[in-house]
Amino acid sequence: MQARELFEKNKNIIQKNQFEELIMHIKKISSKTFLYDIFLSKTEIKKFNKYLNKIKKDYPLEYITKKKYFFENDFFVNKKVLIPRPESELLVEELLKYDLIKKIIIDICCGSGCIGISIKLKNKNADLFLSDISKQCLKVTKKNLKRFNIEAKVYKEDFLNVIFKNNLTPDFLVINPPYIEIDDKNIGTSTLKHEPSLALFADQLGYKFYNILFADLDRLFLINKNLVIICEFGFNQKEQLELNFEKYRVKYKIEFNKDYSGHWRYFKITNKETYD
Ligand SMILES: C[S@@+](CC[C@H](N)C(=O)[O-])C[C@H]1O[C@@H](n2cnc3c(N)ncnc32)[C@H](O)[C@@H]1O
Repeated sequence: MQARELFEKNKNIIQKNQFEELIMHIKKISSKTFLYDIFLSKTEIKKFNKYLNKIKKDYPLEYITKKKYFFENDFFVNKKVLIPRPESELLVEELLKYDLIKKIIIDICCGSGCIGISIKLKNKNADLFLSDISKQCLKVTKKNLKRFNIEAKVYKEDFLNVIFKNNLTPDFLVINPPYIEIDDKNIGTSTLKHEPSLALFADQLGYKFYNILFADLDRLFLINKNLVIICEFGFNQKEQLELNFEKYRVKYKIEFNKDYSGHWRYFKITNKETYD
């Protein structure tokens, strides 16, 4: 059957771009040119129908095609890692504003490694460390390091322990931690059903990792008084974060930034002494 015919048959179930991605995946091709003229064998149509059934059950296309485009590159993903989100590209952009030559960058809660690796791809002279608590995630991180021929040290550690336990001396911390409240009702069905909950949810109404980070600021800035911390958060968390940060304002500066949709999305913490 021709791809065109297959699309006509299923166009009420699958979006055009999803269909194209699936066909490219099945046929192992990387271009959409003449895609609708391609013929699919019986086995390929069977495969297509199997994937279509998954998509009907909200299974993310990215876990089928095993890739997600993030900051100029296709990253390998599987169901053990969060599918990188476009808003996290802002963390990369923010870090790229700095001179990173010979600087130590730690991507904490690295998941697929998309943030740290994207930074290193633009700054081959920076020293990259990646850390996550999930062994399964780190397998994906390592696969991406290999894919992009990037050198980095990888650790399996609980959040900031990667620094304290291994005596690391970071210049930059970039963090996209889990930050969704455990019984949040607004989370999308596909995410809830299929993405790893370890990557999504955090205790203390979603603020657990920010609370730990704030409480450890003295320890972190003692290691490097010029440290820059860049961290993603949920679009509705700014107000509470400001309250939680209140007592640290004496010594440290926090700047909040929006994403391209106009939602508050990430903050930057620096030492007041160094930058004021
Ligand atoms: C929101 S995802 C971010 C993944 C990736 N950085 C990205 O932006 O696509 C959060 C990640 O934190 C990891 N994680 C959860 N709890 C952790 C902990 N206590 N210490 C370190 N990493 C943790 C999860 O395994 C997951 O990969």
